Amino acid sequence: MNEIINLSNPIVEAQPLFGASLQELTGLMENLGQPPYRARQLYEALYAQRTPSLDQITTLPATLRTTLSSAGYTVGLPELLQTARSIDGTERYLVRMADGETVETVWMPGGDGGERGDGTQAAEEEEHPTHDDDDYKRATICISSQVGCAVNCQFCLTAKLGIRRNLTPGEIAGQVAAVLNRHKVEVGRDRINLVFMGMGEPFLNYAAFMDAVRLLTGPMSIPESRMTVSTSGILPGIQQFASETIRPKLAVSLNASNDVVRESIMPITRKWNIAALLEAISAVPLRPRERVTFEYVLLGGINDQRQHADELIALLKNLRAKSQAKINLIVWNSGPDMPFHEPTPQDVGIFQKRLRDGGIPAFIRKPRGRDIYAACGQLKRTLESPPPTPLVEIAL
Ligand SMILES: C[S@@+](CC[C@H](N)C(=O)[O-])C[C@H]1O[C@@H](n2cnc3c(N)ncnc32)[C@H](O)[C@@H]1O
Ligand code: SF4
Repeated sequence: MNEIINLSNPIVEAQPLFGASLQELTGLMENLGQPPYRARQLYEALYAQRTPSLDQITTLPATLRTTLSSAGYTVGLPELLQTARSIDGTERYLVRMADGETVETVWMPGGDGGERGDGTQAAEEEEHPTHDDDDYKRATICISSQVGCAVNCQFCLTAKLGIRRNLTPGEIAGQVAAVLNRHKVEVGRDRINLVFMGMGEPFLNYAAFMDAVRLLTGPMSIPESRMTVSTSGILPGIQQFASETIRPKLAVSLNASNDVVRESIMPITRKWNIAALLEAISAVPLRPRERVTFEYVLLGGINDQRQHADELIALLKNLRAKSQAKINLIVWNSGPDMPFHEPTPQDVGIFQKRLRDGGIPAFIRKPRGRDIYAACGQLKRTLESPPPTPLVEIAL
């Protein structure tokens, strides 16, 4: 049975500190006539300890905490308003920002039967089996980067919202902090993967997304090697990403083997076609053992036939970094009033085998949280509902 838990608290209008850089906090402390080490203490409390409220930051004197709160400052972590729990352990949260906008964030616990939260890890496990200590907790958090999305992919429920606004760095990294706090995760002891694959297009909110990555890898201590960002193929974003020294792994939503099919399901192809995309991707310098992931949502009868697999093999063989590319096949997760249908399991198997026989590593990504609409491309349903009140059930 799905379980709905209400986590609501009254909204407090305030100035969130979470998301501020050390430099910004130093400036704030200077304005308050405080020495710079107070900024460092606040920085540690916000990001390393993930302290949820100013009252609890006991490294700061009580008078300073009072001064900060009377000036309207709060820690300002996004609030987990509601959670829906799937039969597979996945949790989907409705997360409220300080201005009342909401996004969705997903927690996928791993470690059961080889599944590692996101399918990417499962795919890697299939290739390089590892046996971790049973006590070693691991999970993947799927993070949103925008409220809604402007890209308008025809198969994605998030697209139906349109774009409402970009998230700030604090709101992006804050989703992670709020979820880690909920699960009492100790970064360092527990293995946490992050995927920027929730609502929105991270590369259309590039600066905030990368600032969030810097908070997550820096004071929050989550290794960049455990992070993957997925883009629908925003060319200038990929080009900028190529020059980053600290960055997540790259996944690109290819979803079609030729421009005609891609344009029909991802209109953004008119702006940047597959050839331009592959060229930009091949210019991203890869680290040792790193591979670019191509995501490929299988839509029954549209892009899942043998000729599509053959076209894909040809495309990726021409990619300069071909030995460092892999494909994650994602069976389309259905949504209401959408003109698509799932591929048959037989077609999925044939498609994967054909890619593999053609020399392309291809993995079938296990869907997580489908029953609660938490799987890829399904994040939107609760946003359509009126603002949650205590114990409102999410329509499933
Ligand atoms: C929701 S998007 C977010 C990241 C980014 N905007 C992108 O498109 O890559 C993450 C992945 O979900 C896939 N996706 C979208 N809608 C889907 C659906 N209904 N079923 C399965 N996968 C879907 C996208 O193709 C993409 O690979
Ligand atoms: S698949 Fe990604 S880019 Fe396309 S509409 Fe959905 S969230 Fe936006």
